[in-house]
Amino acid sequence: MNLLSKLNILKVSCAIIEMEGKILCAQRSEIMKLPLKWEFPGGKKEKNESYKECLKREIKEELDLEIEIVERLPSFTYRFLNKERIKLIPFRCKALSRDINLTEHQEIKWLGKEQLKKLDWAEADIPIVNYYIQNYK
Ligand SMILES: Nc1nc2c([nH]c(=O)n2[C@H]2C[C@H](O)[C@@H](COP(=O)(O)OP(=O)(O)OP(=O)(O)O)O2)c(=O)[nH]1
Repeated sequence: MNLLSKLNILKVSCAIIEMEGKILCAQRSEIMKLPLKWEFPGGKKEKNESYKECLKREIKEELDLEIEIVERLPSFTYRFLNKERIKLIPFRCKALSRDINLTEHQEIKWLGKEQLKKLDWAEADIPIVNYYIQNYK
């Protein structure tokens, strides 16, 4: 992969937020890209921030929630049909409160690991879901 193609990859931090053995899954709204698909909340990294700073900012914006980041998991790059590529950088996180106010998503569900596969995930998230199922709890 050359430098130019690396620069063109959209970098997206996302949070696997755990509480009492459940994981927070978020459904994109009808008006977002990838409408009604399930994802791990997060968003695009801005130039002057780290992946972790990006994640804390996005989770505050989208869920009105403070998180503690536990560890970074392996990232996966996905190529859409239109050739756009995103690199999803997942982090295991703890929620620092139970209060969540959704500002963008349609719905959230707290699911156990064994229930994760039931959701209609955004394609780019499927390797992360599989990695998590195989390696955690
Ligand atoms: N946050 C997040 N985004 C994901 C996931 N899976 C996945 O394909 N995406 C895509 C959707 C978006 O195109 C992009 C993240 O962008 P974003 O959340 O910052 O912005 P957005 O949906 O408002 O998109 P945009 O209109 O600003 O381009 O990554 C995921 O698990 N979490």
